[in-house]
Amino acid sequence: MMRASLRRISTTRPQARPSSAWARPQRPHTAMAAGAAGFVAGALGAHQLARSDAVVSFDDMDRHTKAEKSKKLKTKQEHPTHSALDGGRVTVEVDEEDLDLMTLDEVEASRATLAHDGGDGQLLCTYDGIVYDVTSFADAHPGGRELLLTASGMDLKHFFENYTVHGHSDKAANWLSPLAVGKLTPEDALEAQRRSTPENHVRRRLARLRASRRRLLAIACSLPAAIAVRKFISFVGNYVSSSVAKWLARRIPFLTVPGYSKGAEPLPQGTKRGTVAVVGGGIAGCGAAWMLARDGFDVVLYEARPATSGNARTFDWVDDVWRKTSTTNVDEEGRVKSCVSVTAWPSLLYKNYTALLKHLNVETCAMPLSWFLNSKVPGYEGTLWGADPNSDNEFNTLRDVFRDDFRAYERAEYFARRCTDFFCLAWAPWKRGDSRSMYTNHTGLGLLNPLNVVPLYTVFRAFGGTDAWWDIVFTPYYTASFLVDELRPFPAVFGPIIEAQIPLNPTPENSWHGASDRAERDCVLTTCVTWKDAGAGIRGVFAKLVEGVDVRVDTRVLQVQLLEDGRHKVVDEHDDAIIADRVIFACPSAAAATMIKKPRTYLENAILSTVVYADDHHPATGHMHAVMHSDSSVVDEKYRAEFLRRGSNYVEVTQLQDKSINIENQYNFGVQTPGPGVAGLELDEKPVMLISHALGEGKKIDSALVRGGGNHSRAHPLYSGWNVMAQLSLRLCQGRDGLYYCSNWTTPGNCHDMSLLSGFLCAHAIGAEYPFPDEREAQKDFHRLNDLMGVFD
Ligand code: HEM
Repeated sequence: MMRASLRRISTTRPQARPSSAWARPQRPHTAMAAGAAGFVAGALGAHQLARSDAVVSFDDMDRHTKAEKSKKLKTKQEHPTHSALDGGRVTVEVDEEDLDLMTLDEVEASRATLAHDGGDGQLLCTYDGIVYDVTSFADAHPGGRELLLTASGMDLKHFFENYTVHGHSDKAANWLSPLAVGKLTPEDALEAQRRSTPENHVRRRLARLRASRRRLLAIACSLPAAIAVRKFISFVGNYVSSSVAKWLARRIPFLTVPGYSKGAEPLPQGTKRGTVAVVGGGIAGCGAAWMLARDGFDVVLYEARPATSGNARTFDWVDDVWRKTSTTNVDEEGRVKSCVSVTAWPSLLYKNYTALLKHLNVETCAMPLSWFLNSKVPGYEGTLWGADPNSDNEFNTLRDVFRDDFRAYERAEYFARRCTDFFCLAWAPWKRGDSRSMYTNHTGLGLLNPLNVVPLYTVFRAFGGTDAWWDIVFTPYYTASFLVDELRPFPAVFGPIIEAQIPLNPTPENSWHGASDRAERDCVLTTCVTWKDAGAGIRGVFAKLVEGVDVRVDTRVLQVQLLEDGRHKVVDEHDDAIIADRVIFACPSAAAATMIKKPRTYLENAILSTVVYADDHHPATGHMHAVMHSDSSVVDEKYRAEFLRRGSNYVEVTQLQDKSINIENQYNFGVQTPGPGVAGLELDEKPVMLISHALGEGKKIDSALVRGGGNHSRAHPLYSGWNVMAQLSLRLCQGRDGLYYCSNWTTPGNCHDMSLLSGFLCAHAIGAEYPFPDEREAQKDFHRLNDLMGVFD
């Protein structure tokens, strides 16, 4: 029975769908800047808000956000069920009459027939009791073939709930509908859902990653030789003959030599400079587009979401209570415009972003941030004002509880700093004048630093630190910043960088001591700044970056085909196509891999499939999901007033019934948002605007105070030695056949400045000039990141 049934399925396998299957009824197609209007394209129905005229917008926001969403968001398994929520659920229309009954064993057995890396096995999944054969869809899946394979033989409910992008349109449902090949009994349908747990998903994802990592390791091992050959050919090109260098470069099939390999040369100078397609409208894509457009290139920028801005999401909202009491403090439309993802940065380290803001005339102001950690874990109770080194006040008891660990961490961090300084030649006389930079770690000999791949956790443990401190202090403290709660692989080389920005052991150098008319303690905070008007500031930056660019929002690129003349046909979901001389992928790695259609993509496939994102480890945790609200009761009553007055992040650490640790974050945007009408307010008068991740057991948010929600899947690459290895290896593909890669996963961190610079590097390799030649320190960072990414010679 099983064999017969499987054979039947393989004969009825549907053909790949034409690209028109992606078409949407409307496509906003702006020929100029997306503009501020693009950022407020609300995804949330007004009925979900407390006020009917209230505006809440958060691009990529879950349309179905309700209070239920925030009920149980935990580091472990429990997560919100969207089945009870309207709007975001994937509903597939299938005529069950024509479908044969199948057993769950048959579906699961199909996994064995699936040759993961090719072959003609079947990829079967279930959803709502229907069995789908999605084999033909794997290579077209925007989330990548690899992610889809983790679902083989499983039920899709879990995946659709945790990767909420599927519920934002009918696209996933439209794809599935014709792929139905069988149905399950109601009992089997339930059992399929029960077995498809986040743990099973993570186990499979990591198993698949292990397989790709073997390939990556082999590639990374060849790097020193590859770099030496590249240097040799560049030397020949610079000092002997460029045509000889070209001839050599084109004879080495698996190596890209910037400037000489096919497609990796800059486009010619002149009035008609060529067309560049940029896929992805985050800071990397917009930065690249800006540089290219100002240098005379024709640039088409594609953004799959309704607006540019990428991970730097924005949020507009009305707070009823605040509006009633502070009627003068609203903008003309009665909204507080806020940034939510990129809220503040250390300008001393973000040199290029700072130079960009200066260039675009966007004003900034000081934004000292202060993290408050509240541990309720039995035996380790205590609190910590993160940037406050004093252990003799009521708010810093965790420094006493973990006295030895803080010392061990100090030693580990000091060791990492000295080791990194050694490899980066910080001791050399010619380097002494350099100002502090977060990019030096990877320059020159820095690439040989073993701490690029040795985890900070390992160094900390070697210095006598305990797991308890790591889990209760370190991880929660930085989860708030990186939205990643898997920090054990965090490479030690980054330890000094984060300590310089968000210190656990504050010193006069890494803490803010600017003038403050607030409490004395407020003077000991981070050295961050933000836009003077947070709402308009961030929108203004993105709008200005894409002036003169053909921006196509709501447009997913489906294919980038290499043509015989070396140019590319870029086909989008609306069946439009352009011919581009160069393509820059400023999007998640798997999305790029799916789009590239050209022969011999082994290298690209191996590297692009190895990048690890936060959701590969914790697809169901609350850190993937955000709830925006103004219910301050979620913050411990004892510390509430103090936190709302001056804290930027409240992190509560609790032990769950199953003994696992839950890390709950509250971002206090009342403090962090100097938006219209809010900028001038005293801290305690600012509206309560919280963003919650992973609420602890038993906590609830008042549904009337929920303003919206968002999802971060594929937004945060993991900080790990493996990702660093992928980043280093990526140089072998940069520019290959005219294709470039930038954005957060191509750099060593989730950082606005790094992503922006990665876009600049690609634009420069194509022929655009570096935009801030007078900013010497910023320019040094530009070259330092190029040392890591190897985009141009
Ligand atoms: C057969 C089942 C699936 C179908 C039909 C499907 C379909 C889709 C579609 C149509 C999109 C684009 C949505 C848009 O542009 O609005 C998408 C994106 C995505 N999917 Fe799936 N998907 C499936 C399974 C999965 C699974 C199992 C995972 C995760 C393990 C996943 C992860 C993602 C991610 C991360 C994206 C976003 C990619 C990006 O924007 O870069 N999908 N999927």
